[in-house]
Amino acid sequence: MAAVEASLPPLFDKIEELSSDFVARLSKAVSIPSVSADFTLRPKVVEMSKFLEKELKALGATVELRELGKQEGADIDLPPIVLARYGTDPNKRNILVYGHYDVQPALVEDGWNTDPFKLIEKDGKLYGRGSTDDKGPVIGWINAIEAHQKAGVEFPVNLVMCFEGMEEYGSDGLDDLIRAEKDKFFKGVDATCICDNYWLGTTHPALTYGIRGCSYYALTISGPAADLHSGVFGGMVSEPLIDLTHMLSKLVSPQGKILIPGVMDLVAPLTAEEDEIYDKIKYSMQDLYDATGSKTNLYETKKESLMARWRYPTLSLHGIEGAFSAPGAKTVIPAKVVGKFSLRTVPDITPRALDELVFKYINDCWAELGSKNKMEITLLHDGMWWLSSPKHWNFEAAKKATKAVWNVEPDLTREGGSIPVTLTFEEELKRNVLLLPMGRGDDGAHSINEKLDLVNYINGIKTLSAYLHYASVEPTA
Ligand SMILES: NCC(=O)N[C@@H](Cc1c[nH]cn1)C(=O)O
Ligand SMILES: [Zn+2]
Ligand SMILES: [Zn+2]
Repeated sequence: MAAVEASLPPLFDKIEELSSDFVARLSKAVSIPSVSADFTLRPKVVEMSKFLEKELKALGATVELRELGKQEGADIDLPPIVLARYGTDPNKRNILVYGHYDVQPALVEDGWNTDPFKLIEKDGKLYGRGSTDDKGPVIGWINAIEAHQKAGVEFPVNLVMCFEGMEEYGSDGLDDLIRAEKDKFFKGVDATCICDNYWLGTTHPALTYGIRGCSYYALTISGPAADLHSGVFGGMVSEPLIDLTHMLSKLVSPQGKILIPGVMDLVAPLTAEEDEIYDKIKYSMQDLYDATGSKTNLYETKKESLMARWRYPTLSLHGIEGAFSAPGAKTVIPAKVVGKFSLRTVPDITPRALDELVFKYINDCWAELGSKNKMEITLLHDGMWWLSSPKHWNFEAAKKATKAVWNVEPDLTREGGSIPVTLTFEEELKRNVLLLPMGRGDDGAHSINEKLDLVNYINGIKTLSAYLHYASVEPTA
């Protein structure tokens, strides 16, 4: 441990010294609009994988861009998975790190103050799509390699890297690749670290041992052969959008109660041990107000709010494809509309059991409505929840790293979002998985004006580096 503590100060100094280079590298990454959900931008997702390949190769890593074939149900190639390795010393631990290089869609018209694909540094914050989710962390691992080289500090582990380009669209192809490569590329992995979530609030670092799953559905309602004039046909035909809004209103109450019978019955009961953890977490209702820029909270207490985010399922309505959404007042009756909604899932909900409840309920509601329109419900993608224990050397290493950089003990948190691959890594590689967040709870991931605080980026690179050092020596017992 003493050797670790001696190697950190020069490394940290070097990271500070290189901070403008590291911002420049993130700026290049953000300038590539690698939006996985937008098929027209697929070449940019591929360009982003090549950018990572170039940066990694320049630092001496071996890199393979693994092609995955066609996207399920679409005539378009999936972006490759970047499989890279830095170091092959048999006497060192093999630490697997995962991140994603695709991003959520972003348009200036959505309300961004600046071009989402131009990294802007303002008031100590780095604004841009992907700054915190997840380009900052992915670039952070690359920066950690460079900092070691330039500081002349020996890299403490063999770094096994897996960066995907479809995380924001269901991680298509990744589970199969992990299964196929568990005894090849991933052979010998000792532990996994995923840097793709956030602190709970804005001041206190966290380590995460649980995430929710996500099952995402499309509800399509179609009727007339083409869009109609509402003055000519309104009142004479059944309108798909009226049917759809009626159906969507049956899914969830404005208070957030899921109205699909049976879903809450699948939720694991609260144990006395779990009941005690919430009050100790460093989070306040003010953190929620700040992160959402509002006081639109559904619950009045921190405990209820955290439980709603961590241990209960939620249902969100995301949007309606085909509905008139431009400015102005077009008097149209849309012919076909697709409502998108998802459920965040928790122990012990399984995707198939949930599908059964969702499909039955939607079909029952539709039958009750008695509409002459056509209805179809489909699952777009799903991913399982994951719940682990932080009592493992992997977490101990991250705790020490957090203490070394931020001078505090991290909170142990669960996460409301989803990273479907987490469970796959744990189950297939049979090794502990740790979530080590870089950004803060108010970063606006998936939202407008996404940012990563500069201090979180730079201290994040220090934390990832220090974690690798502690992980290299942490006793297994
Ligand atoms: N940082 C993780 C993240 O944002 N994950 C996404 C993944 C996703 C997309 N669709 C379903 N899951 C999330 O929304 O949680
Ligand atoms: Zn992410
Ligand atoms: Zn995301």
